[in-house]
Amino acid sequence: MQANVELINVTKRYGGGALAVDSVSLAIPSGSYCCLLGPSGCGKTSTLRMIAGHEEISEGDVLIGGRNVTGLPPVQRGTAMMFQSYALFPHLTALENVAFGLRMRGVAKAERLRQADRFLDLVQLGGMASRLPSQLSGGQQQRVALARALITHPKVLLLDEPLSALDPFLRTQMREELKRLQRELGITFVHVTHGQDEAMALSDIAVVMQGGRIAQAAPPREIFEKPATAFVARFIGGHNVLALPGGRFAVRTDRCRLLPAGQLPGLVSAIEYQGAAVRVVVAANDGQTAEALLPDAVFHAAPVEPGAAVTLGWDAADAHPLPDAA
Ligand SMILES: Nc1ncnc2c1ncn2[C@@H]1O[C@H](COP(=O)(O)OP(=O)(O)OP(=O)(O)O)[C@@H](O)[C@H]1O
Repeated sequence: MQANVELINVTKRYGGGALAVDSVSLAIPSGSYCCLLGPSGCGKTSTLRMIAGHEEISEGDVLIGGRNVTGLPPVQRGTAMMFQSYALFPHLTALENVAFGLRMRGVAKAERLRQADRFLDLVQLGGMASRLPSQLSGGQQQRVALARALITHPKVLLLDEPLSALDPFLRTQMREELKRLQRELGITFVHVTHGQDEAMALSDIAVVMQGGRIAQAAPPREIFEKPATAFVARFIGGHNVLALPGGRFAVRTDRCRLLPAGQLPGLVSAIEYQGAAVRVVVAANDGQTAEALLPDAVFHAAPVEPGAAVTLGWDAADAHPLPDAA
């Protein structure tokens, strides 16, 4: 079972009048993976909590599967939420923690445990049913929390920074796991993250938020290729935002080269070795800063040192025009 999620002019004003979410409209297709991303305080968590029903909506409507759920309590929305802190019960085993998801729904104990066993298998923790949370690693605790959310058969799973407490290696592993589960189960995932990489890797639709509004909502490749504003280009990274003759442009750093006759002359201010690529930062003579991400072989064929006079260049077709404001 899956459902689409629709936000129509959704606004959140907290006590004191602070506007956290400002008339946001968004359509998340059924069975898709949607990431909400943006800097701290941009309104991601408030938006997620309004979809879940954990936060009252000041104005506007939330529809799930075409049904207006704006005034409904969380359990009647067909959603489940997985939190940043896994909030497992320390005195219950992994199996009992997962089964707890069904206890609130009045399912008999034997049936709860039987289903919990199946969901522990689904998150690849079959052998750890009798362990307490303190006997599990952070990544394993998180899988238990995921199974506990999924056991209620939600149509929409809401995830609030589920990977932020993990180390980089586990994060990548768990990211793959989330994507696999979402594909297998076919339900709609809405996932809040600070991480551009995470959103790129996971989303069918990525929603970049800024100051309580949506700056851009699109498949990640479209956002990377055609950032709607300078804010989006800077936030997702990998772009130079430059004032050039003809206006403001975003130019991907991996499309920039050090050329004999490029567009932006200046001095190399920093060089950073990144393994497969080398990042060369140029302080342009006109006061702007820009960088080129050069494949390591390209850099090492003609290496430069900090302080060297260079010219940064790119194909005209790689300069993506941006609106002047924002
Ligand atoms: N309970 C609250 N009362 C008052 N203001 C709040 C409350 N919760 C959030 N805010 C404010 O609303 C704005 C949006 O907060 P929100 O938590 O939705 O942002 P966020 O993008 O999820 O941030 P973060 O990434 O730091 O979690 C912020 O300015 C925040 O200070």
